[in-house]
Amino acid sequence: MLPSDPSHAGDDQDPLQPFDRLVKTLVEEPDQWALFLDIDGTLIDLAPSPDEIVVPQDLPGHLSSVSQYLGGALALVTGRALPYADELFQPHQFPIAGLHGSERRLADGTLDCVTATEALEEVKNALCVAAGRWPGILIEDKGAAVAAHYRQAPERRAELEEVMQYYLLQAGNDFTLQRGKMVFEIRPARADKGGALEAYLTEPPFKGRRPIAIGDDVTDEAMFKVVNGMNGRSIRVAKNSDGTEARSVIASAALVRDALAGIAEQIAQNDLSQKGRRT
Ligand SMILES: O=P(O)(O)OC[C@H]1O[C@H](O[C@H]2O[C@H](CO)[C@@H](O)[C@H](O)[C@H]2O)[C@H](O)[C@@H](O)[C@@H]1O
Repeated sequence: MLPSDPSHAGDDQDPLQPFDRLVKTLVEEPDQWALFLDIDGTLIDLAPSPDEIVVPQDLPGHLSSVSQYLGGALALVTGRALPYADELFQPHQFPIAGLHGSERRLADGTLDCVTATEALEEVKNALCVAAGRWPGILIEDKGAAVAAHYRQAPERRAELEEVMQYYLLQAGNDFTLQRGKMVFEIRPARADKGGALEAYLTEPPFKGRRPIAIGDDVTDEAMFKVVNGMNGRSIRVAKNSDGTEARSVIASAALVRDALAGIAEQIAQNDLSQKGRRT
């Protein structure tokens, strides 16, 4: 058991910590589970700005091993736009729900995407001009969505929220305001992460499996609600279980990566021993 894995809040019936339980479950029952992973703050450590994140070298390969072991039943569910998320894990490609569930690539490669509306393009332009007057506010163009980050100017939070509420009205009824870690986003309202997870579970290879969702932010709560209602496992990356529907917590993105590495290692060992038995 890792000493830095501090809590199993809400998971009282199971004596194992979430880290150990996750590894054991996926290694022993790969046909029964589907894994849904958020990216920022869950797989990758948070950074001062969206483009400063660092993808640990081993992570794409570990995700790929785990995905193959689960028969492809691993999807990334992120607030990032799909092409950006794809680039992070090259050369591997996974089913991805982007823009908080508004767009999806299915396991068979089928795309269900949204395009930016004219009204949203006008909003993006206006926000970029306005941001020129707000030192520290960073506008992220995500295609069919736009984010305004205040990590470098936390004192502007309230003012920025008001401005984003205003621009949400300009964008129109098809959009909603998504709150996140030091960010407000105007994104398509057509689905959330919970809806994306539900949709995957109606399709192969996810269909018939129980979901495990891991995330770190408000937007991931929609996944946790769905997962809890399906006898799945919800895990929030956090120091404690305050303000989350997740049934357990894991302390850091580094521990999530450790769990994936641990699973990948056991898969590799099993492969070797099976090969050894065959020869
Ligand atoms: O659903 P996720 O995969 O967690 O994506 C949520 C948002 O993540 C990014 O913003 C967050 O991470 C940045 C890099 O660490 C950080 O600087 C920012 O403060 C965070 O809010 C991304 O830029 C957004 O587009 C995603 O929606």
